[in-house]
Formats: sequence, structure tokens, C-alpha cells
Amino acid sequence: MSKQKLVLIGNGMAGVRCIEEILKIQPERFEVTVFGSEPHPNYDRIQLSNVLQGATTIDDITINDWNWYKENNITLFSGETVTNIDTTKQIIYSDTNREVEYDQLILATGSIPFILPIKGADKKGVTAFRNIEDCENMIEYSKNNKKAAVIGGGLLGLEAARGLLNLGMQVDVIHLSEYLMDRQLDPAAGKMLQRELERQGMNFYLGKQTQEVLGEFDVKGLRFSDGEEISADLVVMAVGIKPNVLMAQNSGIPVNRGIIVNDYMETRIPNIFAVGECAEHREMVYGLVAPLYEQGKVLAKRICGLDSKAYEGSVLSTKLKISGVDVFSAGEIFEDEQAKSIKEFNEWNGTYKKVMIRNGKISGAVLFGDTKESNTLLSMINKNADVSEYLNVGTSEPGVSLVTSMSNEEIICGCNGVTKGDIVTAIESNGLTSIEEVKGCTSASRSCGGCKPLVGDILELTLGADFSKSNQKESICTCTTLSRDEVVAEIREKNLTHTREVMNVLGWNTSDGCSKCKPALNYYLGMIHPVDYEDEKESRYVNERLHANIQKDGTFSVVPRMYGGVTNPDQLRKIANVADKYNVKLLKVTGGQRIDLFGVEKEDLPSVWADLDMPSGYAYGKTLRTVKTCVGENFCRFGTQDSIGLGIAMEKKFERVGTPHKVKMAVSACPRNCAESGIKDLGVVGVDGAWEIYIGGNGGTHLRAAELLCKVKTSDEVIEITGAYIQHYRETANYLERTSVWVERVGFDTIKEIIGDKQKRLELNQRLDEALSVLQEPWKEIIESNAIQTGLFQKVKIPAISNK
Ligand SMILES: Cc1cc2nc3c(=O)[nH]c(=O)nc-3n(C[C@H](O)[C@H](O)[C@H](O)COP(=O)(O)OP(=O)(O)OC[C@H]3O[C@@H](n4cnc5c(N)ncnc54)[C@H](O)[C@@H]3O)c2cc1C
Ligand SMILES: NC(=O)c1ccc[n+]([C@@H]2O[C@H](COP(=O)([O-])OP(=O)(O)OC[C@H]3O[C@@H](n4cnc5c(N)ncnc54)[C@H](O)[C@@H]3O)[C@@H](O)[C@H]2O)c1
Ligand code: SF4
Ligand code: FES
Repeated sequence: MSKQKLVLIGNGMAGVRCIEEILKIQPERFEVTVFGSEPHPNYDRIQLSNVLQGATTIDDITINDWNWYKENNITLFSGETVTNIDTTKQIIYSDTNREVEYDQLILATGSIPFILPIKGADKKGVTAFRNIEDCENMIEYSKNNKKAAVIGGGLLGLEAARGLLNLGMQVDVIHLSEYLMDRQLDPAAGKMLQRELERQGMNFYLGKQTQEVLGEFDVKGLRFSDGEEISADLVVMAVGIKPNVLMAQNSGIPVNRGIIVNDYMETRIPNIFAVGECAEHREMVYGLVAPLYEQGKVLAKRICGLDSKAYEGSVLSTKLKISGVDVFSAGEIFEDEQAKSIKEFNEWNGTYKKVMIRNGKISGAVLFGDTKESNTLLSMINKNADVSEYLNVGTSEPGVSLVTSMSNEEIICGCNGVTKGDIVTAIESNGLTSIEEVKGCTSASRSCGGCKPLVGDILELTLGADFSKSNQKESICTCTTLSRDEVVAEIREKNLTHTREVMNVLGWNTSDGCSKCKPALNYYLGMIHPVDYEDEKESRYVNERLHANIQKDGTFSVVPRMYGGVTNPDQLRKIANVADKYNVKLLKVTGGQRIDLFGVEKEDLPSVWADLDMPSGYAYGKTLRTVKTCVGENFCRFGTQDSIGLGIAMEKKFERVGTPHKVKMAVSACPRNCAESGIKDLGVVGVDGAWEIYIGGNGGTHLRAAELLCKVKTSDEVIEITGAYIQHYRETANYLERTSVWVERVGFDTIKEIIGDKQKRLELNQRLDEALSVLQEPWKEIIESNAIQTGLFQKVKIPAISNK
């Protein structure tokens, strides 16, 4: 019997997922043809935000590569748009004049971004944010332009804004409503979100209607309806989307806002179905993958002729994908006569929780600052749980994973609708041992990736001692299948000495590597060959290349070192003189007890350093940042030890050496802990004639208390332990892994055992001393090199060497 011809129009997330579901049920039933306007294989659109934010690359976001189509005998016409459908003859026509017959046809044409119909919207520099090309354009634009304006403070606009900040642009967000994410949050959460994003560097214009894009050919700015104008080199429109239905409509398929479908995704024309953002079901169109994937499952069964449950609509839930901002919203979010809420607001922690109740049932939730309960709440909303169930949920003990107390019905992966029970069953019946295997088997973590940590926790819970998080093989980037440990082992074994050589010898699938692997390889090579390796500056991030921190207005901040946070009148005078001479816009005492000079022009940096004549504080570097100290025995009534002396000695000894990520230390002379030793990568606390050493603390976005490693008597012992700890971290952590994450991954007890071993401690210190022995003061090196100044700081300006 000849196969039925199944044609899919739209090679996006919803359509291709539906084909996958069909292949799972009846792999041989159809001859499948796919048309896609975009010249790419099926990719994860969700991850474009992460690409823009620099957390992943375009190469990493392919869901099904070209081979997948071949392996499944699917004919793919990519970069080809279907222009018309003859619904009587059952033929489709494309823009290359191709004609293809179908027995069954799926429309999955997605949405198109809404572009405000205002004057100037067609100028060069105005873009939407929907596909790979938009993303690449923005990245390209950011290289030569400084100011971006994002119109729309919804999910897409804010994720785009964060990406543009990461790309070094100054970002204004223009929003119609008085508070952000007005479709997903209430005003309280919207305002909290605004404060947090302002802290991250975004600037907001709220309650503003954009009237015109200014500029002759290129964008120069925006004018609002109240007459106010702002300047901009790039304008991103993120004001919503509309279902892409024109071609279907012109072909006579009934359309309202979207293509009208029933509970089985059937349109009103025989043998034509619609799925995804282009479909309108019970007067709803959806713009998130979870409902689209549910629709795809129902349609797959229908098309394969199996009895399927009707699609009855979905509860919407969203999380904002911006690092350091936890926001969750699901179901209904506004109170009315029947819908009441339970609210908890913790101003101190900056957290907010609102749980909505309609007719005694949980009907929605908004979480800000702490989204741990999001999975539990989403499950409750989905099953219409009674409010008593919510009130009886206990909080999990600190340090115990949330998944321990979750029931099997609770959803772990919101995007793909996968429950804890599904994952546990898959692990047990298929012998799965890694997140990647769980992803392949259940689809959990396959879309936005936000549920990965919970999947890891379920593996650990189910496999117990057989599961080791540190054994999870993850390649360092998509240029290679090798993990960090494998790459490091190969560099050592084959004595590789350059990044290019590593890429060639280890069979990289790209010629130049990518933004993930290049700096990582540069670090690993430097760690392995500390004396001979010549640092590849071009592989480093901009702040490290220029030895200063770029600010949102394109100027730089300069932080000279002040050992142990101690300064003197001479240094202060020099800083004051430099501030006057170079019009420094802001002088600020940092959390690390030193002085930051903000607003220095790039070309002035070498002269500023020469005039300061102080060492670099490495405030930009992946190395030791500061050793914060309390006043200690010299002045404090409670101090019994010399915290300042020890802090200065540590800072002088360990400064400049490259580490996988930044390292912060502190020394307090008594348990009152004025230097905050408990939240540092390494913290020292004076107690009864001894020093306690704590490791793995973090005071940043993922707050973590440091753990007590050991107690020693003398300052020399502190320095010896610290040296071993730093070197062990240098040798075993992944590039860009903070000690707080490393300690958890490798295991505190393992680290304690290695540092506790006298011989190993000695060897680690010897290797660290070798690395320390060749380091130079970077500012001095630049001041003395004409070539570096010309190459890196544009204007040739030879500063006078200080006559001190
Ligand atoms: C930056 C960004 C971040 C996002 N983040 C999230 C998130 O965190 N969570 C979430 O759930 N959702 C998120 N979304 C939304 C999610 O990506 C979409 O809901 C999903 O991709 C829609 O799938 P779809 O298949 O319906 O449409 P699409 O993925 O848009 O696919 C439709 C495809 O059809 C093609 N096409 C259209 N017409 C034709 C034609 N006539 N002929 C041939 N091909 C055609 C289009 O070119 C397109 O490739 C995000 C979206 C963006 C842009
Ligand atoms: N994390 C996520 O889940 C995520 C991330 C990105 C995109 N998406 C999806 O992508 C789609 C597009 O996202 P979106 O944020 O563009 O849509 P949206 O509709 O959620 O938000 C658009 C926002 O723009 C505002 N707006 C409308 N007109 C405006 C104007 N003239 N000036 C200023 N602001 C205006 C609206 O008030 C609204 O808050 C949505 O379906 C969204 O769910 C989801
Ligand atoms: S930590 Fe103790 S010794 Fe140091 S300043 Fe505070 S109270 Fe004084
Ligand atoms: S929650 Fe998005 S992939 Fe699991």
C-alpha cells in the first residue's frame, strides 16, 4: 500500500514537534514533506534570548539537524515559502513554483511580530526579535552602536533588553503600560521587576506611546506622543505578535484571529489541520510552547487515526529568562468579585508571592524573587486543586531538594508537560543516568532548559549513590563533543600549546571556535602551561582585554588595588588628582573596600593608570578580586588577631593569578564577622587564638553560605591552605564556574580530603607558586608598551611615566 502524503507548512517548533509525535506513533504511515521559509533546520526559537544574552550560541540551538530529516525520510524544502493552497485539488504551491500534492496537510505557520504602524518604522536600524537573522543583526549592530531602544516591556522586550546590555549597549525600554509585563504580572510584581532591572542597568520610559522613529535613513531616535524625544541607534519592536494566517486566508481556509480549529486541531476544510501559534482554538491563540506541544500530541493521534483526548485549552505559565531575576506567572493574575488572593510580601528579601483562589480552588499565581514553588503551584492550577491543599504544603528543609517533597503528578518541565512521575518511570525502566538521556527519553528540559536543575535532582533522588552530578558529561560547547575534563586531559597528554592547535588536533567542527570555547581554552592552556603559554588576548572578554570595566555609556571604570582595603593620604591625593584631571564622573567606594573611578574614556585609560601609579585592582578579571578585612586587633575592642595584616599578605601573595572565575576573600578577626567572611569564595574568621577557614560562599545572585573547611593556628597555615585551595580550584573547575558551584559539583568532602592531605597541599602550592612567579602588573605593562596602546586603545597617546 502506498504511503499517504503528509505535508507540513512551517518548519518551526510546533509543527515539527507534531511530526515527531506522529513518527513515534506510526513511523511508516506517511511520506512527509516539510516547507519552511527560514533557511535553517528546525531550531529552538526560545533560546534566541539566551543567544543574545551570550549564554549560548546559534549552533547550540538546533533541535533537529539536517541529518534528522534524512534519517526519517522527510523531504525538507527550507528557505521556501508556500504561497497558496488549492484545497479542492489538494495541491500546495511554493514561491519557487513547486507544486506538491497532499492527502493530509498541517499548517504551522506561527506568528509574525507586530510592527507599530508609525512614521519611520521602516528605517535602517529598526528590527523585530523573532528569528536567527534578527538576533544576528542585533549582535552585529551592537558592535558599532551604543544606544538601543526596545519598544515593549513584555517578556520578549525585556529579554532582548538584557541581551543588548550584555552586548555593551545602553538600553532604554519604552512601555505603554505603567508597569512592566502587564500581561503576566500585577502592578506590585511589575514594579519590583522594574527596580531589579534598573539595578541591572536598564532605563525605563513607562506609560509612553511611541509616535515616530526619528532619523533620515538610519535610526536616530524616537519621539513619543507627549513630544519627548530620546536618541537611539537601534530600535527593537517587541510589542506582541499576530498569527501568520494570510496565506491560509487567501486559500479560503476560515480564519478569525488565527486559523479556526476544533478540539482535534481540524480546520473547517477536510484534511487540513492547524497547530501552534497560527491556530485559534475556542477563541484563544497561544504564544508559548507548552500549549502548542499539547496541541501537537492531540493532532498526531488524530492524524494517525487513533482515539485521542480532545484538546480543551491550556493554562498559561511563564518565566522570564533573565539571569538573576526570578519571575513566574501562571493562570489568572487579577482579583475580581469571585477571585481572591493570598499575598506574601517580604521587603527584606525582595520576594513577593500572590496565589489566586476562585471558588475555593487555586486558579493562578505570581511569584517574584523566589520561584521555587512555581512547579507545585502550576500543578495545583492545572488540576484545579482545593485551597486547603495549598495551605497544607510544607516548606522544604534548607539544603533538601524541592523534588523530594513533590508528588509524582507535579509538573517538572512546564514547556513539555513532563511530570516527576514520568521522569522517575523513565529513569527506572530505561536505566537512564544523565540529564541528556532524560531529555532524549521524555523531552524534559528540551525547550527553555529552565527545569534542568530539577531533572538533575530527580536523577539524584532516584539513583541515590549511583548518581554523580560531576559525572554528567557535557561538552564544553557545540564545536566539540568533548567535555572539559577530556579537553584538559588531551591538552596535557598531547602537550598542546595553542588554542588553534587544540581545535585542529581534537577535531573541532568549527575552524575558529566560538565565544564559549575560545576563552575557556585560553584559560585551560594558561593553567596547564603557566610559564610558557602566551595569553591570547583576543580570546578574552572586552573587560579583560582592556583591563577596565566597560559601563553602559561606553566609558570605563578603573579600580586601583588597595591591599586589604587599606589606603593612605598619598593614594587618596593621587586618586583625587586623577578624578579632577580626567573629569571622572563618579567616585564610589566598592563593596570590596576600594575606590572605583567611573566615566573614564577608553583612550585615557593608559594615562589614568600612569598618573595613579597604583597596581590594577583586577575588578574586571577572572582572578582574585579583593581580600576584604575588618579592623581587627589594632583598633577593635573585640579583635584578638591581625585581620588587616593577614588580609594584605593574602592579597599580595595571590593577586593576578588566573582562576576559572572571579575569587573574593575576606578576613574577620572575630565571629562578629564584619568583613562578611561567610559569603566569600574563601573566608577567614578569627576564633580563640586560631583561624577558621570557610570555602564556597557567594553573596551574589545565588546566595550561598561558605562551609567550614578547617581551623588552623597561624597566618602561615592560612596562606598554605588558601594556596592549595586556589590551585585545586584552578585545576579542576570548569571555566566560568564560581567556587560556590564547583564545591557543590565536586563535593565539599572531596575538596576537604585533598586539601587536608599534606603532600597534595605541598604539590598544589608548588604548582601555584610556579604560576605566580611569572605574573606582571598589567597596567604597568601597557603603560610601557607603545604597541599595546596603539592596538588596544585606539588613539596613540603616550602617557608620561610618573616621576615617582
Ligand atoms: C526570542 C523569543 C523567546 C521566546 N521564549 C519563550 C519561552 O521562554 N517560553 C515559551 O514557551 N515560548 C517562548 N517563545 C515563543 C515560542 O518560541 C513560540 O511560541 C514558538 O516558537 C511557536 O512555534 P510555532 O511553530 O507555532 O511557530 P514558529 O516557531 O514561528 O514557526 C513557524 C515557522 O513557519 C514558517 N512559515 C510561516 N509561513 C510559512 C509559509 N507560508 N511557508 C513556509 N514556511 C512558513 C516560519 O518561517 C517559521 O519558521 C519565545 C519566542 C521568541 C521569539
Ligand atoms: N520567557 C518567555 O516565556 C517568553 C520570552 C520571549 C517571548 N515570549 C513569547 O513571545 C511572544 C512575543 O512576546 P512580546 O513580549 O512581544 O508579547 P507580549 O504581548 O507578551 O508583550 C508585549 C508588550 O508590549 C506592550 N506594548 C504594546 N504596544 C506597545 C507600544 N506601542 N509601546 C510600548 N509597549 C507596547 C504591551 O503592553 C505588552 O506588555 C509572546 O507570545 C510571548 O509569550 C515568551
Ligand atoms: S569582626 Fe570582630 S574584630 Fe573584626 S571589626 Fe568586627 S567586631 Fe571587630
Ligand atoms: S521548563 Fe522549559 S524545557 Fe523544561
